[in-house]
Amino acid sequence: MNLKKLVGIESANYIKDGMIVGLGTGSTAYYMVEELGRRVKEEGLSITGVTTSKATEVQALALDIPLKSIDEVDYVDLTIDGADEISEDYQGTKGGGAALLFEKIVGTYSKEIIWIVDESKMVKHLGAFPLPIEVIPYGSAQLFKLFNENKLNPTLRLTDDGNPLLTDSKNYIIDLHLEKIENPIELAAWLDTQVGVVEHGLFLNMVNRVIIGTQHEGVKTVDISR
Ligand SMILES: O=C(CO)[C@H](O)[C@H](O)COP(=O)(O)O
Repeated sequence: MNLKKLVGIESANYIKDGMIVGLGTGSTAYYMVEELGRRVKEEGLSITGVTTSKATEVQALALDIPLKSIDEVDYVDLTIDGADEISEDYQGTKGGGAALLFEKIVGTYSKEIIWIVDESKMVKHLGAFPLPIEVIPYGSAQLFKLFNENKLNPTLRLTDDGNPLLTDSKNYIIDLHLEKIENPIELAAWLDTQVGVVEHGLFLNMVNRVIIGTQHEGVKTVDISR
């Protein structure tokens, strides 16, 4: 069973007529966008999408999903997105697909956020998956040194041809290999104050509902009260 497809399709049921919907990025969100496109075409569902990356924009346009930018709407009703890790207290990391900046902006202006994941993403502590930091290229070597001095095990994310990967905003991604993040709130606060850091992949106290695809129990949905 394709668990990403399962939760992608399930999550599209939460999208109702008239909504402004944040469309996440990645291989799980891909299935949600596909299903949304099907509902727009076959059921006449009327929604406006706000995409979180160029890749999702291209997919949504091909499906004739009407789109607006985050600056053309007052707010977003619901954002559905993937995640790289979700801890037991429902804090998350995102940005494996390098779209963390737009994902965090769209999520911040959303009334509700749903994360869709397969069960492998549910972890005890965050940190086994490298934590992406989006940084401005100018001064990024200095930031890299700073992360090294703070024993944060940085690597610069590269493309297949060995060049620094550029995000949709033409920034670099430095991944921190931390194994275990002891205090996500403290780390996020420190990262927030480092000059040249545009955004980091810690998505704290943001998600309202998690839809998990499991091999043995099908879809599990958890509502998080905030
Ligand atoms: O944050 C993201 C992209 O920046 C993705 O949502 C995250 O990496 C999960 O991706 P996938 O569904 O492909 O496993």
